[in-house]
Amino acid sequence: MAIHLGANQYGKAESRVVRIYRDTPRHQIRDLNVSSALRGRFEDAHVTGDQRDVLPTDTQKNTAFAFAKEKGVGAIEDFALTLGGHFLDAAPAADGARIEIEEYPWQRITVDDTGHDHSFVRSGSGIRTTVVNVQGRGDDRKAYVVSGISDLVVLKSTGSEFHGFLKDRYTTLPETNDRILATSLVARWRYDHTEVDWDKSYDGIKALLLSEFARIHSFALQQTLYGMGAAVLEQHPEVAEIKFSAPNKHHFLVDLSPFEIDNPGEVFIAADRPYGLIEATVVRDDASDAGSAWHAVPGFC
Ligand SMILES: O=c1[nH]c(=O)c2[nH]c(=O)[nH]c2[nH]1
Repeated sequence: MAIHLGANQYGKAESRVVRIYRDTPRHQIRDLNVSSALRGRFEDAHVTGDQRDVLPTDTQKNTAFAFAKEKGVGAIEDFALTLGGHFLDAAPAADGARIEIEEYPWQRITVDDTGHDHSFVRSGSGIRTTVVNVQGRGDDRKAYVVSGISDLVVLKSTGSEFHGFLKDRYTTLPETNDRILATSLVARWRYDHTEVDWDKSYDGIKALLLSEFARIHSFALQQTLYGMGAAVLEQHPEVAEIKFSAPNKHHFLVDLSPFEIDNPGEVFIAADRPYGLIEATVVRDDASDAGSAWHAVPGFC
């Protein structure tokens, strides 16, 4: 029987790196979840058990913590690019490194109208993400950056319709011209290049996604997502394409008629499952080649 090793990668998943900057009494916090993975010529490690080419996952984890101290964190995209380049240099058998970082946002606690120096509260408006793929050596080195936001929970209490859809004998959904539209948005956008002011770009795209969600009168979540994506591509030339994964968090009007109570769009039951799952990519006609940018990014069509 002829068998061989197929696609493989290995690394340390979800190192929770918390970096406090305490050079002054006004501390700063960065709270990251860092995952690294190497891929390349690792047949021996699997087939014969010879580990001479394997930079241990434990070392990868240590490097993330050491770099957080020695180099600082900076924008998560820069931190990921630095780690990815380092791992490729440190492990000669690796052809590619994939670094994924999530950043959990903290805000200062307000005391007497002032942000406290060293007390923070987790803020609930989305988790910033990046997936960086670095590959090649020397002049052939290429880096692909896909950044995004997850857990961005948004809701419109009106301004959303859904009607005119295909019907067959199993269709029971009533048409509506006034419903709640809610989702926990995951968006990931691929940068065209790496000469980007990462923080400025992230802040701008996040603000735009929110304002477009509010502004667009929705005829379906599909149309809302497309409009949000088109706005990002129109206003952010550094972005080549953007992908969305959006659960349609259904809110059903509660029937209060058994109690002879009218319910004109005021009391809903929030269903947690099942949910519609709407996924879409909005892409420039002349977008650059995606290369390995989307390598092992699960859940995106
Ligand atoms: O925005 C929506 N898109 C759909 O495809 C769909 N399907 C459904 O039952 N409700 C909705 N809502």
